[in-house]
Amino acid sequence: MALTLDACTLILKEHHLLKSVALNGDPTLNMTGIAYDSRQVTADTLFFCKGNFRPVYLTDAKELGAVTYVAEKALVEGNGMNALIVTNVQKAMAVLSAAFYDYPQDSLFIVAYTGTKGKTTAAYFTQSILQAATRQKTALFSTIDRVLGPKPVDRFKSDLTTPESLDLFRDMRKAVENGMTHLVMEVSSQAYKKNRVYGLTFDVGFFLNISPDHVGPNEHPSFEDYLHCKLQLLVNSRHCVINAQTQYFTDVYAAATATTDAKSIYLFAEADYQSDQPVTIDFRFENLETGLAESRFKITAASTKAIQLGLSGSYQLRLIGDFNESNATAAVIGAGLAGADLTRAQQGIRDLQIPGRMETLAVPGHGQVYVDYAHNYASMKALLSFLQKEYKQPRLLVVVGSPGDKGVSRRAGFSQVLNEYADRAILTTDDPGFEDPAAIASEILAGIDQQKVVTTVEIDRAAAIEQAIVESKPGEIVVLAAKGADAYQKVRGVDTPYPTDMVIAKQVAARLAN
Ligand SMILES: CC(=O)N[C@H]1[C@@H](OP(=O)(O)OP(=O)(O)OC[C@H]2O[C@@H](n3ccc(=O)[nH]c3=O)[C@H](O)[C@@H]2O)O[C@H](CO)[C@@H](O)[C@@H]1O[C@H](C)C(=O)N[C@@H](C)C(=O)N[C@H](CCC(=O)O)C(=O)O
Ligand SMILES: Nc1ncnc2c1ncn2[C@@H]1O[C@H](COP(=O)(O)OP(=O)(O)OP(=O)(O)O)[C@@H](O)[C@H]1O
Repeated sequence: MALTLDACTLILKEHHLLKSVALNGDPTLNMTGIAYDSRQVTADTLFFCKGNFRPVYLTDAKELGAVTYVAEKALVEGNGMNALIVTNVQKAMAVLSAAFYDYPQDSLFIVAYTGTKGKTTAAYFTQSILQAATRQKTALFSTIDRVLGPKPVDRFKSDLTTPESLDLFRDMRKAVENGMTHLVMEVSSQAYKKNRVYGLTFDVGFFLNISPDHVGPNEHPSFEDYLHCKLQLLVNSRHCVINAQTQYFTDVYAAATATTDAKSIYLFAEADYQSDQPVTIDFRFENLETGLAESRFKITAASTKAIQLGLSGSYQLRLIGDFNESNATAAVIGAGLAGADLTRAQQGIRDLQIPGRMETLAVPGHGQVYVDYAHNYASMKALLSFLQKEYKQPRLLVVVGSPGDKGVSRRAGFSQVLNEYADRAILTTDDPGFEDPAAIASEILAGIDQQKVVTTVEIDRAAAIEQAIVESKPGEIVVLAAKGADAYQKVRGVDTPYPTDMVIAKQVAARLAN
């Protein structure tokens, strides 16, 4: 992989991003490296100065062999290098990375998900179906992990839901080199805010839902900005699939129709949902039966274009939860548009389990434990209302904490949802970052009606889990919420190892059994 300065100049001009060029050497020299982090620089590298960049990083990059830098203003530390001064460095990084890695997206059928909740679940379901349909040639870029091929070395933990553009195109190229033909990925609102997917057109783009979240100093300035960023996925997709029950449906549908013909837009909803908009629902889904270990539901194609995909039928899931039937319906449609048939779809979702989503453990003599990644009002409501319904109003004990440095609105959301559904809450630590976890817990506590929800604070998460399980009685439900399968606590910029909620729950269960 390589790129010349001449090529960079041309591409940046084409995209109207170039402000000025300072030349220091041969413009036809091939740059064989590309990086936005000085610690990754090798000889003849094209280097991007982005984000909370410190000029000393450019000095480091130059020493290590960077020959050209891209920035929004000229930097004296770059004297002696080629300089490409651009109007937007994130956009420049996206278009130049795509070119450097020779447009790997052209060799992949890409299914992309956005939504406040359900992206990871739907992406996992879709990849599972497509792996069978494509003979193991489907890559996955998810919040949990990135899968670029069949070997263990091609699977690793993700740091971001949607990677920086440079990493995205690099990993797409690796996936193509590994023989992948399809890619399922999550697209966060930050990805659009920070131009990580700038210039990409997706084959299928999904809008699952939207609820208040991700508004704060390090994320979106307002809900409107959050919604706007999410809508961009539909504007940039060849086929759009929309949950007709999403909030802001009118805006969402308008974003899809802005660039996509109605015949390439698919809507799905529950069987009895009546839209107040003049639209046709293409797919309907309906629960048939829910047990503690699995659920059965039915998908029915309800329009001519939907019938053509041949996906109507009954499906089983081990990942219970009515919200997961919605996620699975989305995945079946996505996989169908990518070429999968009914049998592959049924098989692909049936046995799938996803780390930290609806993991369950029976503790003899005590309650049933659920570990789930629900970490805002909407997802906790979906989870707790489902458990209340299925277990017929059990006593609900919830262990939960809220992160520091981001998602501040989640704290009030937790107070509200606990007031609405829980009988007992133990507030604890969850990725406090640079904040004091006790102060975060106090904020949640302040909004709780303690006449209704008996609430205590235990900052040590393992101790909080132990308390809840020991206290629970048979027939009661213990929910260990918001951390999923995270094996760390983010504390003051350091990922501090943490055994995971389920490991701790199992340890407690083992102690209680002895
Ligand atoms: C707001 C945002 O998008 N931040 C991301 C961004 O930060 P940044 O560009 O300011 O980078 P930085 O780490 O402050 O450093 C500045 C630059 O100096 C470079 N550097 C740094 C040190 C050094 O020695 N040399 C050097 O060159 C860095 O590589 C970087 O390019 O680029 C970094 C990678 O280069 C990301 O880690 C970081 O994500 C932060 C940590 C983050 O948590 N972002 C969250 C909000 C996020 O994006 N979340 C969404 C999911 C949420 C949603 O659904 O919306 C996601 O997609 O994951
Ligand atoms: N369709 C849905 N509607 C409401 N809540 C959901 C839905 N799907 C999943 N959830 C809840 O949200 C949690 C997170 O689900 P998932 O990881 O699939 O979503 P995500 O969009 O990837 O989330 P995040 O952006 O926070 O990583 C689940 O553990 C579950 O409690």
